[in-house]
Amino acid sequence: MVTETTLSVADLIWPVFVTEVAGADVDIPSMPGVRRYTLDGVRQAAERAAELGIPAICIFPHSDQDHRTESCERAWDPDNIGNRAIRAVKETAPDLMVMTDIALDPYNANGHDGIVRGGVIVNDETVECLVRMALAQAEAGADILGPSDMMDGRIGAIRTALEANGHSDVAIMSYAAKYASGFYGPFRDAVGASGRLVGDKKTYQINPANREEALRCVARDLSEGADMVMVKPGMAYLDICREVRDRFAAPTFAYQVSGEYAMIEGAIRQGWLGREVMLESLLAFRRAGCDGILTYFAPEAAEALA
Ligand SMILES: NCc1[nH]cc(CCC(=O)O)c1CC(=O)O
Repeated sequence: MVTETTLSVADLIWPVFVTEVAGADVDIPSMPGVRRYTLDGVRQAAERAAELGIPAICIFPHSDQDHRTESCERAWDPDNIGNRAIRAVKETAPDLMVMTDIALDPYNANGHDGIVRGGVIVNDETVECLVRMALAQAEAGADILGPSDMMDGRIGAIRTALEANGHSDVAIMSYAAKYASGFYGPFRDAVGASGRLVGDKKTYQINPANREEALRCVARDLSEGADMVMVKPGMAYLDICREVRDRFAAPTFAYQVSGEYAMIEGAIRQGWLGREVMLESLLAFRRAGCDGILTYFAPEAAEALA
């Protein structure tokens, strides 16, 4: 009677890794219980998500070495592994929403989200690439595009291109408040970017010390046409979630990122914490004002909530 917030399967988005590399569909050691899938594996994951009532799956590609170049042209190839996975999910489970990641890192030789020239990220040229990438994903059938690159001006450019190309129904969930975080470490293992990243992402992701900057980024992305905004990472940034929700009253999501998953799942497997912390951690996002959560726990949480 006195419970103030609820958590339901309808609040969950499940991030999945898909590989085109033969033999790379294996468990990710730094994310116990999470694996990379082949295209067939992604189809099975989509079926499972649909059966469990999870509303959306988010595709993260692990591409072949040969498909990672300085100019990143594979990122907007209709037949890259990410776009093939989008089509595979839509064929298997048409009502399951597919979300994507827009950033050049899976196809970039140096692991960065943008084009690098002389050791510097070139913003506007990157935005042109991201627009091509977005259109290819929309063509493949994506329902929600997730620009995670943190370049300036990309939301407006992507929105304009979607409208101009007959994709006005495709939604944008902007990674608006994305921090330069150490909690992404296991993810970079999963997508094969760990050994590759030259330098860090601090020139385009937000300083963890900053709150006002995150709010400015959210305001900017909403004004450029983002339909939903995200705070990332999640648990160490619940203050930002609450503030974004209260200040903008826009659909607000949090990403419980790979490092958060690793901490919780690792401690559970060690016997240091009980399984109940999994749902407790997800409920905390709801209490902080989030409408939904991207979490690697999605299928397990869906089962626990059923
Ligand atoms: N732009 C790529 C991207 N999209 C989502 C994550 C992290 C997700 C996670 O840690 O679970 C990252 C990594 C990064 O910015 O380096």
